[in-house]
Amino acid sequence: MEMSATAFVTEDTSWWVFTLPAFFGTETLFDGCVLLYLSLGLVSFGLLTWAFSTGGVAWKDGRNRRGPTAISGPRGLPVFGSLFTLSRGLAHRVLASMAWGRAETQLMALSLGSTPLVVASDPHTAREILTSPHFADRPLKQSAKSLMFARAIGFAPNGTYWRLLRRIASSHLFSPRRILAHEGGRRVECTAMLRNVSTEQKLLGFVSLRNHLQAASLNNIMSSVFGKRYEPAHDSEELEELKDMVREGFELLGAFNWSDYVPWLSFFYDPFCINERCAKLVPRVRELVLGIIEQHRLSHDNKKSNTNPDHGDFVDVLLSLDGDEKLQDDDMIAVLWEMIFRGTDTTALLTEWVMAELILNPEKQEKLRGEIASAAGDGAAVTDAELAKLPYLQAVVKETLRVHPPGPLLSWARLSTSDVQLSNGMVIPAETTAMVNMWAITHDPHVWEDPLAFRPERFLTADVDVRGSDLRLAPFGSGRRVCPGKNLGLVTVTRWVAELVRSFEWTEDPTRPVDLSEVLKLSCEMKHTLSAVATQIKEF
Ligand code: HEM
Repeated sequence: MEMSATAFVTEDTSWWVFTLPAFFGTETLFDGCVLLYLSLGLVSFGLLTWAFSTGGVAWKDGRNRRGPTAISGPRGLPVFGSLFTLSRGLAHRVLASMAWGRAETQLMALSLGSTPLVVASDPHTAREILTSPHFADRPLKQSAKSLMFARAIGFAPNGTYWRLLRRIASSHLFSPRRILAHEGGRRVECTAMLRNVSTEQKLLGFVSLRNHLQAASLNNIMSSVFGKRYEPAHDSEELEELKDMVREGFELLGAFNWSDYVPWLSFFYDPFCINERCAKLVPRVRELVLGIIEQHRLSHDNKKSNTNPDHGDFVDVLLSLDGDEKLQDDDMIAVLWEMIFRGTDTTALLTEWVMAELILNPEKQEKLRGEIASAAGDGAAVTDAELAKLPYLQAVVKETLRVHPPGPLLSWARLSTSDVQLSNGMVIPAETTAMVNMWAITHDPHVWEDPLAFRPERFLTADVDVRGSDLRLAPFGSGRRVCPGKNLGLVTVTRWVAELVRSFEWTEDPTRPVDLSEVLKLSCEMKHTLSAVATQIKEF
């Protein structure tokens, strides 16, 4: 007589074994046992593969031994690899300790779920990766894809379309002539910020600098990109909508999305509701940006004569492109939206770090003030070109970029499109994600003497270019995908620091001490917003 599965279960306490057939959708116990053995076999095989894969499960099949020198790294956990190590806290610091502790600074192999990752923590390997034509792609996160960034400069795959965007960026959007043409606008914005700082100081007896920097930054970028500046008193509705969209986009792009690395997890675990939130944000972005594009189209039609194109905004530039360079509306939306994103947080948070260090180092603040005063004379306006020639001011900005690089892991990773042979004999296989730990490089005592000290003086004797040619300090990346906004970012931050220090003496507020703790989101920010006492010393 055939025994039913239920009868069997009552005589045996290992009931769970017999739930498997139902779970797997099989009919007979025999099938269930086969499935159980199969599953156990698979799990054992997985464990064995993991146990023998240095770098973890994504490096199985000798992926890390394709060159004469193998790439080694921590095994991490089965299935998840090193995901738990990197998903919380300050990933740049965790990775740096791992690389230093394991003597794997040249290159360390890790697994992020099924994604193979290499991390370079030394300038030589960093250069080889960033400047290799086979590393000109980026892995595309789900959130970036959903938020249309696949059509923007930062995530577009290396190819004709991306090269076109880079060409437009270098010859039109960020050309030196254009940056110069918009200097007046940046100065106006900076003076407005100084006034707001002064008003807040009078009202509260201290200043929370971040709000002012973020407002100036948003207005700066909005006037470069859209030719618009916002007055909180008049444009509060649109301004709030814009701020909210930028905030939401930052959160979505900065969130650690587990299913980027373990795709099947998306069916069970999506703590940030990434897909749902992206789907809600995209129509809002399209409506706002398309509205602005349409306004520009109308005013172009009404214009009788062409004004100097360098004085126009990014929308004007994109609309004026013709022939092969002409972009579709959706591509324009993606490019413009990305500029708002990249341009707003980086400049504000870098300035906040500079000011925090200057408040903690009053003698350096005084030295800087002296340099600016002697260059500017009494009350005279200083140009960007003059500021670029002030060695101590430049050194202060560079030292802050070294101690607090805004993108400690260079923001977004690179992806290899074919096997890449390094000079040390390692071969990075195609389809490997690569990160450069710039924070590890700028804090390595073998690269920088006394790396934890804030000492701008070190740049007075050594000529270090921060724009990508010296990999000991390349906070804007390097190679083909180097940051196209680096010059705009640098002139903006340099002016803000110069004017803030020239107009006020900044001292620590004893009730709100300066705290240099970090938080890593899309960029690495001060965890606690910077508050200080600003004593006005000059009219503006
Ligand atoms: C302090 C300011 C800034 C810092 C530290 C910074 C840093 C970076 C870094 C590290 C990268 C990746 C480079 C690489 O992979 O080699 C990058 C890319 C990029 N940045 Fe910046 N950035 C800053 C300001 C800006 C500004 C103001 C804009 C535009 C308004 C901008 C637009 C971009 C774009 C579009 C990319 C992608 C380039 C590509 O993939 O081809 N950045 N930035």
